Amino acid sequence: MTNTETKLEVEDLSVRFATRDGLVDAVRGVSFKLGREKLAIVGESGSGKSTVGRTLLKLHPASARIDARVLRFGDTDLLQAGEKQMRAIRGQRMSMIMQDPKYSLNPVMKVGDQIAEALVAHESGRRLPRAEVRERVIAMLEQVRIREPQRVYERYPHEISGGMGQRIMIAMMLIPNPEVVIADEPTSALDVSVRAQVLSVLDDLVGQRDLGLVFISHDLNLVRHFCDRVLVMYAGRVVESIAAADLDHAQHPYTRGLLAALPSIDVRRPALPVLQRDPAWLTN
Ligand SMILES: Nc1ncnc2c1ncn2[C@@H]1O[C@H](COP(=O)(O)OP(=O)(O)OP(=O)(O)O)[C@@H](O)[C@H]1O
Repeated sequence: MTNTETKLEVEDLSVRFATRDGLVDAVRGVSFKLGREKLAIVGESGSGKSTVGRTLLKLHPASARIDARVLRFGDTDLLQAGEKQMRAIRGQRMSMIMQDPKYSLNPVMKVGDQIAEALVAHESGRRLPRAEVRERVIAMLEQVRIREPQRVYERYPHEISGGMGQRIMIAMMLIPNPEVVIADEPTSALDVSVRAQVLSVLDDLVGQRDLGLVFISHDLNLVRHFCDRVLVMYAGRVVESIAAADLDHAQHPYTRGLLAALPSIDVRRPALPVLQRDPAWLTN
């Protein structure tokens, strides 16, 4: 951990969903701490990554049963926190970036006005002159490296690209100065060059601010270059927790299998290997 201050502490977290067919164990005994760093949660579809992310914000459906020895955000015991307390945390001290920003933006409002509205709402009680609000919005667009911010201010969501939309969401999310950001597959919908821009904006934020990032992804190749530490999830469990730089020395066969399945331009391989799975991984 690059900073000793722990922003999030999760110990022995389990999440079960009550379904018509009985209880589904989505997350089993997950533990980790987050400081000022970029922590990746990787795993295949259904491994429980998003459920962990949503549980941290208590955005789980009513059918979910949450158990943990510790679920702490700063001084707040999230297990005990009620809805009112969570509303003061969500989108303020702890934010989430989703895969597709288009669904989070209002389609009939200019993007600049949407950021301005969020800014004014955050400064509730203080009247800000219009020119100052506009100036601050332009500065925020510049901070997330949007070129020609004056023009982008006037655009509607359907007139902007996915990468720009994602950076606009990041700008809005930064208004309250969050301590923790949970990004759930934030770049999966973007093409490779745009993805690099968004990652570099996120990277700067963690570098410049006192912020911890939980980066949820199915892409081990991406997170090993972008994140500091990686939690590998399989069937609801963390099977490996490892510094990204040490991934070449990963111990767990599932992690090694994921690494072996990564395409490489250096090695000619006739076919991608089939990932081996061992039922014993579910129990130890
Ligand atoms: N509301 C729900 N009700 C019942 N089961 C659920 C619910 N949400 C998730 N699950 C189950 O919990 C498990 C973990 O799901 P989750 O979405 O966290 O996985 P994931 O690793 O994020 O997958 P993906 O990459 O596809 O989003 C899956 O088996 C899923 O079917």
